[in-house]
Amino acid sequence: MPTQNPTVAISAPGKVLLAGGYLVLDRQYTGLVFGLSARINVISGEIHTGPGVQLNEIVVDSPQFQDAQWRYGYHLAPEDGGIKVTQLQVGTKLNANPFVETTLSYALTYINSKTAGLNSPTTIRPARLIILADDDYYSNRGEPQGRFAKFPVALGEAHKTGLGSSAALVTSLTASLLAHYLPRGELFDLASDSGKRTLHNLAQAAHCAAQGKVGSGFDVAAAVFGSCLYRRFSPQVLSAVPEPGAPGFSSKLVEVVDGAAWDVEFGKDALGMPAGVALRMCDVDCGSQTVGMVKKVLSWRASDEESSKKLWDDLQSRNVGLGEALRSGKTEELPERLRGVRELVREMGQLSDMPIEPQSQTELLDALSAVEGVYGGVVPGAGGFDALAILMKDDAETKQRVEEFLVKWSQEKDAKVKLLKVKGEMEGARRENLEIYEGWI
Ligand SMILES: Nc1ncnc2c1ncn2[C@@H]1O[C@H](COP(=O)(O)OP(=O)(O)O)[C@@H](O)[C@H]1O
Ligand SMILES: C[C@@](O)(CCOP(=O)(O)OP(=O)(O)O)CC(=O)O
Repeated sequence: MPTQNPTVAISAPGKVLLAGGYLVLDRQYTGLVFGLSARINVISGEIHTGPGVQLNEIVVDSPQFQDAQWRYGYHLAPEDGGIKVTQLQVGTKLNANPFVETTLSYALTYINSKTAGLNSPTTIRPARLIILADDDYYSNRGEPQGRFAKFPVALGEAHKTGLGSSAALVTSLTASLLAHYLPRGELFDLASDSGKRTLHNLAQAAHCAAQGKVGSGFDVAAAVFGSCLYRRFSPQVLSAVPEPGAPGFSSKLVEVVDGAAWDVEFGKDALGMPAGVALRMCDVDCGSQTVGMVKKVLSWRASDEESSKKLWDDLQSRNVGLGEALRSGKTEELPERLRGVRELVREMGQLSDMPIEPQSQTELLDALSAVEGVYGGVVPGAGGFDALAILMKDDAETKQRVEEFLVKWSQEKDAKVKLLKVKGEMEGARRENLEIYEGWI
């Protein structure tokens, strides 16, 4: 009798790159990466085959959204191609979720390969996976049902606030599958350093494959490790991984994930948040296309090596100074340090002709910085119109002042700005008790 695989739940935090946007793409520079209290949870449990569920089937539900079920068949591909999943048609339309699909192929291939010597590959039994995201990932108004909200839209219509849903999802999905199928602990233990490394490498590989590009990976680092001073891995680490199902995928994936070539640095102790200070996010509900911005900023950088190098170096030292002030609790330095970082970020925007800190965000940040109890803020990550990050006193009075200010601002400027519930948080991916999912699983 095969023993049952346990029902497990793992959550991973969202991210904000407080300082180091664009710089962190280059290993010579670092980024101040914070995890956020908004998490994406994935619960993995067994499912019994029978009418409606096939022998080799994985059913994935995201019950907060309309039409959000994806079903996959899986098989062992020939020539060491690993476990390949294929989406099954549900209803009339095939609604793809590339992040889920790629992560399933990556994680199941790794699991199958690691257990091949121990059990037969068919130990990958059918499963049902449930995705639950904290509501701050989306600007849409949801109907709360316990801890999570039900949204009146399909996932594709949800307005993202920019907290890094795909990285948190890929990370929690990977960890949940590892913990579900490798329950004995010796092959995967999320609480250990080596377990976190395995999770990071596997999630990073799957996330890059799903998004079709190798970014700096700070979002996956935040999802796994939480807040850290991040130095990226060399992108070549991932260059030779074939497509899932292609010959050699399985061995190459295991070699990459378990290999020593990852020269990434997480600097957990190099970053902190002073007691009494909260990192909060202010949603502006417009969103921006950062992909085009990254290309243009990098092409300006290449076209003017001399001035861009000076700017990158100066900004790096201001970013490090900001991180140092946070780590050592020098809150009195924060307003000036934040202003200093913003000044050079605006210069980067002017020189590359990209709206990294657009005028409307400049006005809002300046006005917010003048609210009592607010140290200041930045346009995080690639900038543009994503949610702003602000550092403020962590007390109810400051929160109320900021909220009142944003209501007034929204009326005066005919804008939709609001303080999100999320706060910066140090902890990365973790196991959760099933009780928090009451009513959803
Ligand atoms: N709650 C969810 N349920 C299922 N899939 C999700 C969920 N949230 C995000 N995703 C996946 O992640 C994708 C969004 O990723 P992306 O556009 O890179 O945004 P982000 O910047 O938030 O990571 C979605 O199209 C979907 O594939
Ligand atoms: C430019 C960048 O350094 C930072 C982008 O940070 P964002 O937080 O803006 O990212 P997205 O959520 O993917 O839009 C690119 C990178 O580091 O990969």
